[in-house]
Amino acid sequence: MIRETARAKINLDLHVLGRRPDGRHDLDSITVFTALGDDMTFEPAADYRLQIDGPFAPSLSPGAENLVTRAALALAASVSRAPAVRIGLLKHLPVASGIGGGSADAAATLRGLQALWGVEAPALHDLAQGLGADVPVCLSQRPARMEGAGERLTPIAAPSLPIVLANPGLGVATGRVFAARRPAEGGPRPQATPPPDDAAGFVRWLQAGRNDLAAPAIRLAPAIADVLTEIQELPGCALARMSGSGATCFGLFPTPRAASAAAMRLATRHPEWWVQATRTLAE
Ligand SMILES: C[C@@](CO)(OP(=O)(O)O)[C@H](O)COP(=O)(O)OP(=O)(O)OC[C@H]1O[C@@H](n2ccc(N)nc2=O)[C@H](O)[C@@H]1O
Ligand SMILES: Nc1ncnc2c1ncn2[C@@H]1O[C@H](COP(=O)(O)OP(=O)(O)O)[C@@H](O)[C@H]1O
Repeated sequence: MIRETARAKINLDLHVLGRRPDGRHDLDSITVFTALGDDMTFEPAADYRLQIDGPFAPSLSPGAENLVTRAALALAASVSRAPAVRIGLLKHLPVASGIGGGSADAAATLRGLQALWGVEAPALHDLAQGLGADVPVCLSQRPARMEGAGERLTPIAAPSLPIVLANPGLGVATGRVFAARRPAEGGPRPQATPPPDDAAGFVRWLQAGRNDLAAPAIRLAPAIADVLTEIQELPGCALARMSGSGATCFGLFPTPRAASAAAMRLATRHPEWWVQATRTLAE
């Protein structure tokens, strides 16, 4: 049996440069992954089966539209095999929440099936891109600067950072958030130099940046503004920001202990929110 962790993707910043002729948007985003993710297993079987369990299983159907199934069928076709596999998905990450759970599951499926079948898909990066803008960066799950519509990736050195994730139980559709963005909400990143690799310097560098999708997401789901304010006010929080197109927001903390205490305080105040303390991975 092959096991994979489909890690949460965090956009530590997200600058929207503008809309392209194809309707998609050019981005410039520092993207990292957390220790926390969905757990996946891959075993040989007579035919294709996807079994979804875990806290967010009820938000998902195992049908043809599931990104795991789409990735499995696309990979099987590209290496001319029958998709004879039983896939287990333990869904820990909230769905449609800006932390790329579906994209991470799709990328983990590509990695898991390549390992199970002992194959290497030709043009894996293109196959990943066809499944979604965030799938290529989720293939390596390493810190990267993501440009274009997600297809241009430059690995970066990033420290491991204690982080708190919070979602008020809202799913916001990525396409709707991009559509709600006003032209003035965007532009190039302000920093002229690359990020320093020590934690304090890295966080200071991030503070100068933005998430250009936060304002349109808040217009669609005003509760996101409350989540950001509450995270910002937690003791030790160095930066509070929304990830991706929301609604999940994060706070960065100086130590794992400060992050755990902050998560506990937030979860006690809002038992209905999804709140997790974890860390971003340096590689
Ligand atoms: C915004 C980001 C930032 O990492 O994250 P999420 O909020 O989804 O986590 C991603 O670019 C999202 O990637 P992903 O979720 O794979 O998006 P896709 O399924 O490819 O696109 C969904 C819809 O969002 C819009 N879209 C997406 C990406 C992009 N660069 N420009 C866009 O305009 C398009 O309307 C598209 O139809
Ligand atoms: N395995 C999956 N996990 C999560 N979402 C999935 C999956 N398969 C399909 N989806 C769909 O993909 C969309 C994006 O989900 P997700 O990647 O979790 O969020 P986001 O793009 O906001 O980071 C959702 O509309 C969801 O219904």
